[in-house]
Amino acid sequence: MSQDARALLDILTRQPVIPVVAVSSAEEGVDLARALVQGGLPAIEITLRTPAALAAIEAVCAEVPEAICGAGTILTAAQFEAAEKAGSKFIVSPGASQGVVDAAAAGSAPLLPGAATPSELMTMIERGYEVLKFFPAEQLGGVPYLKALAPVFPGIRFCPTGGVSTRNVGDYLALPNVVCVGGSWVAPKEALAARDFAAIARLAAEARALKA
Ligand SMILES: O=C(O)C(=O)C[C@H](O)[C@H](O)COP(=O)(O)O
Repeated sequence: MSQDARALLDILTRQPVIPVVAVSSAEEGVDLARALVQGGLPAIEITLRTPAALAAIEAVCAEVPEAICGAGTILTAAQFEAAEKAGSKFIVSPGASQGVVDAAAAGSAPLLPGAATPSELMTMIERGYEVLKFFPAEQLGGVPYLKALAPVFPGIRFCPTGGVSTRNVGDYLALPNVVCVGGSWVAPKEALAARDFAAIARLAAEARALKA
């Protein structure tokens, strides 16, 4: 199957910012998900960059039903399968390896893969994809780069991630080919370390208010 763009857009159009988080325990993931839901950002991406990630995804799916818990930093087919088994509602990859795209074709969780160059975009279009991650957004050329792609790839919509912050998020969200952004600023490491979930809920509410 090609990309289930409808299922993915149903998630990504709910909120202007998808929090991209790395958690140190399942419990931290649950507390964080509750804070983000409270702030109005139910869709969250728990990255497989920590050993606790899969347990956290499972725990969030079981204990925070209002959250729409996705998995991020998926680099291999095996990770895709493990993330799907843990209950991930969507799966994000920084790129688009053959293995991950094949795993998505065999699985059921919608995949948001990364693509940046015209050739990468054309490869994904051939595979039936229309919603793509753009990573690392700022380093690749940011807003001017996405503006330049728009007329040539009119059917493609992006979730720029990497270097997006309160400083530039408005510029990204103003682009017609941007569906939402990904970012870690709503769950800062310091706030997580201090277990300051009230601060995270406030940051989430500010991010939620970026789009009506
Ligand atoms: O692991 C991934 O799949 C990523 O997306 C890498 C980063 O976690 C995001 O790019 C967030 O980056 P910042 O908002 O700049 O901190």
